Amino acid sequence: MIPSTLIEERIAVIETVMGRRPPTVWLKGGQVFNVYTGRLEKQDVWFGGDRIAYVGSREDGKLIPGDSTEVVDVSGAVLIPGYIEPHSHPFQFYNPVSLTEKVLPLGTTAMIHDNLYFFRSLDERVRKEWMDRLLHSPVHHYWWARLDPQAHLHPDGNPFSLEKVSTALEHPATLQAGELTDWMALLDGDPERVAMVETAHRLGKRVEGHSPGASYRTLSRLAAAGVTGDHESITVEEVHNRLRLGYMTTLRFSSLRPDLPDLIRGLLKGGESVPWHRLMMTTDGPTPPALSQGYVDAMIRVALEAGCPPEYAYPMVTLNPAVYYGLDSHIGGIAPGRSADINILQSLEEPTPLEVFSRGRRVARDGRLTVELPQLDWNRFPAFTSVDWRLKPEDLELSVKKGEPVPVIQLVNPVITHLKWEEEEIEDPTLRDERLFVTLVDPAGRWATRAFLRGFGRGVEGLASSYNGSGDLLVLGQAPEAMAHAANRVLEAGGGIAWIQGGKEHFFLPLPIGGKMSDLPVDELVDRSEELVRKLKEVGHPFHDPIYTFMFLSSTHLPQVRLTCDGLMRIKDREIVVPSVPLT
Ligand SMILES: Nc1ncnc2[nH]cnc12
Repeated sequence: MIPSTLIEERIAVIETVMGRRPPTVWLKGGQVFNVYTGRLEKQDVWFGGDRIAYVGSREDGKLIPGDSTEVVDVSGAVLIPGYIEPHSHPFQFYNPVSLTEKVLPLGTTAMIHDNLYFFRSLDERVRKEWMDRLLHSPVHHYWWARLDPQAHLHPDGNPFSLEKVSTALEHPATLQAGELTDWMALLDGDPERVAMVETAHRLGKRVEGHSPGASYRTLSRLAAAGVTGDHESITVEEVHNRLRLGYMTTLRFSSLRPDLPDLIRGLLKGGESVPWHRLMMTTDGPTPPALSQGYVDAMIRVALEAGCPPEYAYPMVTLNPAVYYGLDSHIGGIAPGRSADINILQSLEEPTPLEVFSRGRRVARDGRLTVELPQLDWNRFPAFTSVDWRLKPEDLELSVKKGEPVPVIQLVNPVITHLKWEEEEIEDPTLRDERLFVTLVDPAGRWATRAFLRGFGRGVEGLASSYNGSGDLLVLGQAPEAMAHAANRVLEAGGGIAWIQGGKEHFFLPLPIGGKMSDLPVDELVDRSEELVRKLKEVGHPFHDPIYTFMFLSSTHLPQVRLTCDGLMRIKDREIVVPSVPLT
């Protein structure tokens, strides 16, 4: 059954264009950037409720403003469709609502989100209720349906059954399956995984890959297995491989991998013609510090500065994702019948909007929201732990036998690790200082997986984070006392990041929403996260995006070794090289 609100919305536009109802808004005197033709044209835009009723001259349209019509003089300004972020991870300390509050004034009016932790943690009824609620908010919130947990979970805590994933795929706000971090299961022909992909296709939805570094042959096999898009290219050749194989290809400008400008420059000077209409751009879950630069608006600026002509840059975040996801009759362009999502820009060179309209209403002006956004009751999100218990220092220390080598996770960059085996005793104090204990602990206190960590920083005494890929408690440091102190601080707070140094609290950020997300406004999170990064740099942390290191040390989609509930896992063959130990 079609919801009656949709019928009413459509009738409102019909009544407006037929002159039987006055337009609700008249954007007068601006230049419309037409994403369908690539041209800038002087045209007025009229809204009939939530939708665009007419684009053109008043005389041609025979539209008559009424007393209730809001007339907005946009002379000299450029009108662009609201931006679409096709690949959002809305849980990098922020949550989907706080992220919306930050990015809507920056012109993003539609987002396609990762459902990962919402699927893993939320009861199906609550998840559906929230998806329904957010779909009709001033930002169009769409979702992906993950097919695997991207972490090694106990089978009893793993909700990724065909039945549950199919239910997630069926929701009207779900636009794709993926991202497929466990793509090997698909290529192995696992019938459940194949059935999930086929369910997506049968429902007319897309399948997002996750294939960093994949060869032409692997990409080709994945396309044969049903994958339709991918956002992992880091070289121009990888972009071309994906395009040739029919993938919708997304260029990335994330805090972790800001590849976009090099990719654009490489595409422009490559000599081959660029099928721009098959490209999109994503910020791919920026950690909070990156949000001080902006969001999709900042990414467009980077593309323009790298030489991408505006007639290609803007469609990559408007029309192209809308067409790919089958939404172009609804969003992605300024044309009659589309949702009235419009950014008012000073010029095409300045993508951060002066004013934002969404669903026919002004929602932001001069970088500030002018409407209230729907909130979610975060008390309904399951707590980080439901058990009252505390860690002891000896729970965190790797017990080693004399003369036996010890396992060391060496960070190669913020997310890639190597496994090394080292002497238990280290004479060189500098080397000793840089080797930290690292332990993944069950939030219910049943097990711990212990190893050493190198490449994180020097002399960190005790740091604990409930923000990590498996949803356990990650604890690292040199001093088991301080590690237990930090871990217990996080357990007491019901989630967060705690750092104990010199016996004192050096940093603490509460993450009360499932141990991963905060309810603070994003601008405050930017400050707090910058403080964390600065303090890590002070102890010699060498990489640019340490927040992702917390996230990925227990995520099993990346090489070479990860902490899991069963023990330290070598990813290549899923071998447990050091088993977990029970906690008493
Ligand atoms: N695969 C992933 N999972 C969670 N957050 C991410 N940010 C970028 N890639 C991600």
